[in-house]
Amino acid sequence: MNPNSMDTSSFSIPAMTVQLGQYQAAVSARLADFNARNFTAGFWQKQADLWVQDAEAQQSVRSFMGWLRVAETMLPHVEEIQQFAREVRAAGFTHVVVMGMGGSTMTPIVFKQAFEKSADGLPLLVLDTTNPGSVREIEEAVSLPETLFVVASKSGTTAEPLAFGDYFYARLKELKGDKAGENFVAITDPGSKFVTQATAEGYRRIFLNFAEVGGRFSALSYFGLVPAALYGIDINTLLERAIEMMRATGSAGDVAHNPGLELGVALGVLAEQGRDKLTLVVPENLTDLGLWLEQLIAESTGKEGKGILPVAGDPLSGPEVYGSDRVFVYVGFENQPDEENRRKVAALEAAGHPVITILLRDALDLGAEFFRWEVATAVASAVLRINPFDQPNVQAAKTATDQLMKVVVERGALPQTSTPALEENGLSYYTSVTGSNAADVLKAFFQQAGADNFLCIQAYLMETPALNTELNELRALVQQRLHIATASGYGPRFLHSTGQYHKGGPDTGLFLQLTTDHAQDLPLPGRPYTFGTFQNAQAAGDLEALHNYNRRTLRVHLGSAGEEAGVAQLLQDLRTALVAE
Ligand SMILES: O=P(O)(O)OC[C@H]1O[C@H](O)[C@H](O)[C@@H](O)[C@@H]1O
Repeated sequence: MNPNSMDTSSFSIPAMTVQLGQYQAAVSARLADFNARNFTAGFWQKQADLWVQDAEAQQSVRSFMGWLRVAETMLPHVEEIQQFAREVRAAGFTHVVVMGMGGSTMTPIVFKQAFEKSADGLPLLVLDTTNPGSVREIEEAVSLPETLFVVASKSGTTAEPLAFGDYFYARLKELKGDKAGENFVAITDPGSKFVTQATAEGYRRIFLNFAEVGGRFSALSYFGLVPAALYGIDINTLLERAIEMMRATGSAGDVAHNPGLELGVALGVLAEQGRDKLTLVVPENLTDLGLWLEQLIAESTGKEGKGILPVAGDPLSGPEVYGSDRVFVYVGFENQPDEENRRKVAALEAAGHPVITILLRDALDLGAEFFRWEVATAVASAVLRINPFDQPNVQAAKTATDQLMKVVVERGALPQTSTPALEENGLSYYTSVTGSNAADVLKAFFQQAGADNFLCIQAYLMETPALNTELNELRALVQQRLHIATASGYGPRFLHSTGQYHKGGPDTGLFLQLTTDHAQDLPLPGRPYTFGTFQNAQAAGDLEALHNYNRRTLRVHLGSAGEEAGVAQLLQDLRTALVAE
């Protein structure tokens, strides 16, 4: 047996192989230390001093550890959820739209891509952006009277899901009058204000989630399971696989090898040694797992100037373009060759980069993986000595956005932004660096990049395949020319995810924010503003928050250029700016 292969023989869980090369000794030593301190037993007993020492923080840690046994808690609820799914189908619904942010929608996004819809499942769409074009796209893709809208918000106070719910409720009201509520389902925490609203509006069903389960640890609760059952996924097996992983990580007593502990210690120690960019490599049908992992890892670990940056969707290249800030994690399927990715990962391993490989037997193993990664993230946070269960810096952007929205309500528009450093070809550049043309501004901005830095594209635009292709080209260009990691996210989705790391993690990011004028905006019923203004306020609020943390930013307002044409222009100027040496 390979000495680095973990002994998973007694548990039926996906195989994991860890090749750490020169880092193996340090990781093994830390693992021995954790085991000597009975970390696994303390973990299952919710011993908060494994993370933080302050009494108040310890109380908070304990109060967010309900996820440890949520798979077991949910098993008796499988029949209730499946019965609900049957009722929905019997009532003639043809589509399901899940609406929410961050942890409340990440899991359905993963499911939708990783599983083929089963014969008795309903097509699933997810709305997690305030972009007016995306909202309209969803509206046009479904027949409203035959669509079930699932409003998912743990706190019940998040601005976006409430706006989505209000928007579609008003549309249904026009069509069905007082019966509009039949098309709505809520998933939220008991006692949230949203429960009162959903009750008053006659929602078909309100699923009260279990308290003490934070958003990014809620995959195996109602938040993941209700959409999964509606889509026709076998949630019973999903939970059983998760429970098997629970046992492997010590839920039922001592284990020789705890796969969550071993993964978490490896990631934590690697991060301490500068390998803090967890670069995910996955086959096509698991790319959205990257979104889920981004939220879990970045929001849990990216604080107090520390953290692990999950890098999803970075173009996979040869060893020569990567610095010593990477650990590569390949998650794929046992029976899927995925040859190109695996060949490249093997080359990276041969070149001395640490590589972790996880092979799923089928998509139902995601149940097990969600749990493995939750444990590993909590463990890596213990290595880094931070509280994995809070997100203190997410609030900074929300507060700045709220202030801006107050101005919108009072004055009817967002306040004027500062003067651009440059305007060229319809694009406006807002940044502290200067240049006499766009290529010069871009050059000056990227000249700030150090070896362990990363580019983060924050696109407050409508996600389309064409735009995704352009943004990938942009990432590839930066990677090839500057040899730094690149991340990319659509706003406001990433605000509830990697946004925590951007402000709370190490100051290594170069932030490229892309905004637009929203030529085709959409009003929000009952509010004196549009979706487009809301999205722009979120961009402006986050930019302000990034500045308050002294982050290096470049905002490119695409203005009237149009989103794809504007980014194409930016790409062209960037090619000039980053000429090969
Ligand atoms: O489910 P909700 O309460 O609406 O929260 C949705 C998201 O909002 C916040 O921004 C948190 O940072 C996320 O962790 C959370 O998942």
